[in-house]
Amino acid sequence: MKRELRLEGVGRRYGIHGPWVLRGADLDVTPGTLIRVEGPNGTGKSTLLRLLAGIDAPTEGRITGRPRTAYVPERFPAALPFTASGYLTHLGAVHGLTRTAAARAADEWLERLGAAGYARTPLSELSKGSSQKVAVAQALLAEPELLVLDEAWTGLDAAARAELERAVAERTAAGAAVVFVDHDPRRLSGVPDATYTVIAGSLNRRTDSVTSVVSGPHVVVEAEGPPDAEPPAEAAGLSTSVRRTAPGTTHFTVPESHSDVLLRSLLGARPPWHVVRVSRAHPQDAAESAVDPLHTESRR
Ligand SMILES: Nc1ncnc2c1ncn2[C@@H]1O[C@H](COP(=O)(O)OP(=O)(O)OP(=O)(O)O)[C@@H](O)[C@H]1O
Repeated sequence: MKRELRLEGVGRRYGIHGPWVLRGADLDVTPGTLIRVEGPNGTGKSTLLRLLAGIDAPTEGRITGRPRTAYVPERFPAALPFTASGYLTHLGAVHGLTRTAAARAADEWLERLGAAGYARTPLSELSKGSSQKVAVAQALLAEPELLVLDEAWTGLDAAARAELERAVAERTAAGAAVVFVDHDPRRLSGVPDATYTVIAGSLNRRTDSVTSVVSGPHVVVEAEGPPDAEPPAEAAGLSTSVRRTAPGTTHFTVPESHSDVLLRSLLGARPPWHVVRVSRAHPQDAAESAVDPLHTESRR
């Protein structure tokens, strides 16, 4: 069973007389959800993420229901005495993979992130961007139930940034929770299930979710399945809206970053769905489908 991480009245301060950096934080991290955390610099976002990742403990309050967790820190300790693949294989084994499975997962992730050429390079000799790819790979290789990303896109090239967005979609589709901070407001725009702000040590949920549903590039995937079949659950879960347009024909509106994963889930369904067309969504399509409950079954 997947565990739900829960923060109750969590506070953190550094040193007995230090100021409270975070206070009274309540948060449920439900499996399968994507949560964005935002706020001005220095307000406690990284502090919250370290608590969520389990590498720091609250000064007050409770954290319960720890899932298998992986974390990409804001600053990755790159000067460890390993090659990239040696380090990832070692960490995979720490996460419970056999050495063979860990080595395979390490190679796969380095390949996906465009860093296969650096597999044998010592970590201390990697550029900042390549080192960040290793930081991302170490978090993804053991398929965590909770993935915590603190500015994980920073320093990555465009292809690796897109790959990380795909990996986030894969994790949530697989039922994992993902919590992220990113300075770019366009990052995964329109995708998060919830956005929280940390301002002056206080954690609050943003409620203007309709705006975020319709922002960011979306695509519409038209697919045909058996006439009476429900859309595959994973595909529906990835979509901001699911609309049946004719018997057997369904339009899935999905953030662009999630389209590959959606296509894979449709083609991999049993029986498989046939993808008829993929087109760019017009903003009004996303808006209409997101707010029209008569024609839409929307998760968000
Ligand atoms: N280990 C620590 N020891 C002492 N103070 C700390 C420590 N970590 C964070 N702080 C302080 O806590 C406050 C919040 O820092 P934190 O890094 O959590 O904020 P942030 O919102 O992530 O900032 P940024 O956007 O700049 O990364 C800051 O005043 C920071 O100096």
